[in-house]
Amino acid sequence: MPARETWRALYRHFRPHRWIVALGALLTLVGAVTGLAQPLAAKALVDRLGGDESIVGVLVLLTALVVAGTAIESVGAYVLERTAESVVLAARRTLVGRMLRLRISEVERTQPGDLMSRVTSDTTLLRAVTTQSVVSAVSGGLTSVATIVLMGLMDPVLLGVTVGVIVLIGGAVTFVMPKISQATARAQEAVGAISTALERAFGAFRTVKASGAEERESKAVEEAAQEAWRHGVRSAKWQAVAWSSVGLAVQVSFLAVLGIGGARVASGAISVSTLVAFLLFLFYLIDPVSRLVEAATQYQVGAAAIARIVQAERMETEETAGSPGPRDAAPASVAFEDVRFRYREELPYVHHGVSFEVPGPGMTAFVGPSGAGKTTVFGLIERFHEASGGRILVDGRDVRSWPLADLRAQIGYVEQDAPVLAGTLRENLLFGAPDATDGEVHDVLVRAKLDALVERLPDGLDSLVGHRGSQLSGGERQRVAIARALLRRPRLLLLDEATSQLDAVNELALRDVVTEISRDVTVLVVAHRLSTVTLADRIVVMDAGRVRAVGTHQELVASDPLYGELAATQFLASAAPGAT
Ligand SMILES: Nc1ncnc2c1ncn2[C@@H]1O[C@H](COP(=O)(O)OP(=O)(O)OP(=O)(O)O)[C@@H](O)[C@H]1O
Repeated sequence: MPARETWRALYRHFRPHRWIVALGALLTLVGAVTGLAQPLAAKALVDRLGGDESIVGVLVLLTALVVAGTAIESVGAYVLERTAESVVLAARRTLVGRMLRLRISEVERTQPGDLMSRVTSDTTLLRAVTTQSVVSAVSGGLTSVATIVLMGLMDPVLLGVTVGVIVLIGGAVTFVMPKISQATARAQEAVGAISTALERAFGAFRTVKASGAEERESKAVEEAAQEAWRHGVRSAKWQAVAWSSVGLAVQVSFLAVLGIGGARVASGAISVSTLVAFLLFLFYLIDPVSRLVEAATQYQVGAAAIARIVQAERMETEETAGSPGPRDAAPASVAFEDVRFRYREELPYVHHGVSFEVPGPGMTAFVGPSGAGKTTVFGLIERFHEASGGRILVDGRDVRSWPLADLRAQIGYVEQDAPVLAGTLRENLLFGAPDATDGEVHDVLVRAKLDALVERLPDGLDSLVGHRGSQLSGGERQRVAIARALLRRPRLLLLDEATSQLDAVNELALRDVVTEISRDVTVLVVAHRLSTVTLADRIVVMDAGRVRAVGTHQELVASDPLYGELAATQFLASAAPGAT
């Protein structure tokens, strides 16, 4: 990222806190000044020791100074640290606010683990750069200037020598600075890789174990950790170089001033006392220059982090969801008009002009070989992706002209792998309809045949279901996903049937639920079961991104050879009696 942009991005995070940082700096400064007053008070104390005057007053004053100085300094430190935490919080808030609104296509291009580390780890690196380093830069800068002015008043020639040495060594340090930033950026990337590797392993934990892949997966995590260590150490090395240059600059200046100053004393240009005072000032300079270097190194670390944060901030988001408006109660209608779509520019088309019409209500089944583009139809209706050609209509209105929140409020969507989220059963059910009443929850539990499960669980609806619902069976997860979709009281239900076989009781239950729903809701189902297609009012046969036939089971068996073949071979045999 160009330096100007880095600067601007960092300033954006600092700006809201500028006054409080100034207050923190002021308190730190006042604390330091009270510190300086102490030697004076101590001197007054010593002066009075020999006399008759009471020393109580001075002692009290001294104690008060010590207490006040410490208190003010610690309040200053607290204010700065608190502000630092607030900077991190604000950065996290902005990022998190955007993360969940990212376009699906953007997220598919990245690694979730890396995105997570930008929110958690990179934001923490903003802590110092937006607070302490600003204070260090300002106070270091001011004190340096003041000291340099005083040195100039003492002897401009010696000042010239000092500045010459400092500029020479300072020049070398500016060469080192970008290396700190580069190494930090690499280290942060590696931290992202650790999260990515862990996320991959935990996301398929059972498969990792069943495949005996623990060693290999932990090796991947370890390699990323090693990489983070390597670059962290490299950053530390360059920081150490920058730091030691301060000492070096002062030492070399000292020697140069000693040599040249000595010659000037000998020639009578300056007095010995001037040389001594000048050397003392030179040592005073160590502290402010150190602070300047500290600020610069913190800036480099912050620059690396801000670049990664800005990248995440620039990812494309969907339009702000907002709350959906009032909606129709009638079942929705859906139509595709010559829809063309590919997931990414570089990938081949998945839909080559898909057209079909579904009036509501009723059940429409989508069938076709694996990869024909059936699930993609659902993704396009939900506007998870945008079609590159043609039109998709819901209620006769182009999905692009629907406010996104309104469009999605009409739809209940059950994904193929029926995701259940960590948390309680109740949280999962209310996920899409947080305001549903207990009565409504009970109603869908009965409809999805989950009431017996809830009764069996020790904590009923408040039982925890584990990461991704791992404590539920596959069939239970599917029914939880259906119940969740139903609670939204959708006008359009998209059901991506699981390819795995349900047992006879479950399948029958599911079939009844879907048939009942389709009486007054438009149900689209990607069907893998004969029992589903035979019940459908309409079947859309898809093949290689096109619709090849539409009809009922009887019609298609007679007219479409591909359908006939699918019915005979690919549909999972129905376990439900009387389904054919
Ligand atoms: N997110 C994605 N990014 C890139 N390509 C994808 C993505 N999702 C699906 N595809 C590709 O698009 C094609 C159609 O996928 P889709 O999931 O729509 O098929 P399907 O007909 O539902 O298959 P199945 O019956 O196996 O579920 C496939 O070739 C698949 O590899």
